[in-house]
Amino acid sequence: MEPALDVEGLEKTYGAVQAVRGLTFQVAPGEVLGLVGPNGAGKTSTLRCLAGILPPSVGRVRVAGHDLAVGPVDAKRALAFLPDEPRFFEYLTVWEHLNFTARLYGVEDWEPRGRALLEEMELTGREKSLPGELSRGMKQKLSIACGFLHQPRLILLDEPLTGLDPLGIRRMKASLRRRAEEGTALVLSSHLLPLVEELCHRLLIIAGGRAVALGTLPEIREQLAGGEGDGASLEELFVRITSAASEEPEAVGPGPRAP
Ligand SMILES: Nc1ncnc2c1ncn2[C@@H]1O[C@H](COP(=O)(O)OP(=O)(O)OP(=O)(O)O)[C@@H](O)[C@H]1O
Repeated sequence: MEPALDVEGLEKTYGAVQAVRGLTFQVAPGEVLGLVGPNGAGKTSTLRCLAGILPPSVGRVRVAGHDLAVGPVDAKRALAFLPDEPRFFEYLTVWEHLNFTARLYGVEDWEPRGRALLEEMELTGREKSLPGELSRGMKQKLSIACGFLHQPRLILLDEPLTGLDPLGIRRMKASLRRRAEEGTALVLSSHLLPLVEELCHRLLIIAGGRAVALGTLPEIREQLAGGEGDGASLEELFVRITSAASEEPEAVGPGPRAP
């Protein structure tokens, strides 16, 4: 099956700062990949390169078979990027944002889907609200509703639960799980390790821009030498792997390994 996301040798440098150093991984349709790493590890830079917002310095990104550098429009049509701090048009209402998104992505007959998404995101009744009248959590939900509208093959999420209340968190997890069950690939970056552990099929742990572990949680446990990882929670593994990586920046802990 063609991967929803295929990343090969991705690197991103900002002047003298090497934020992402040679990431190679794939995400299958219906798979949820968790992207975790300490502050400054390169997660947001990676997501922005995958979304086509930042050009990679080196490497190739293919979304649903479309090379982002060669066919950026087709690649971008197949994905949605949901940043942790979404930006909106100040003078467009909630409904107008959905309308605008539908036109941008050429979604025909978008209105029933738009209504269903507002219902799913508990925004029914806020159709005429302007972004300035929405709470932080509501803005997050509007961004997600807009992102889901064109039924992307790949959804990239940066801290998707920011600002959501406990019920909102539960509903959002169910929404993300449902998208994955329907065949959408998800890449989810978060510092909330219990969320990552609960939702993600595989994990990509990065430190200093490098992949230091890639696989399912049991596979990553196994990668830790001498069964050290036996029974360890993701939090324990995260601390061990990323501190080993920061102590030995050029010869990091377990090498990334696809299952
Ligand atoms: N626009 C930029 N110009 C210069 N350096 C940048 C820029 N954006 C990020 N960086 C640097 O790149 C590195 C990776 O940053 P990035 O934001 O990708 O990390 P992150 O893993 O998302 O961090 P956090 O968990 O704190 O959000 C950091 O050293 C950061 O200072």
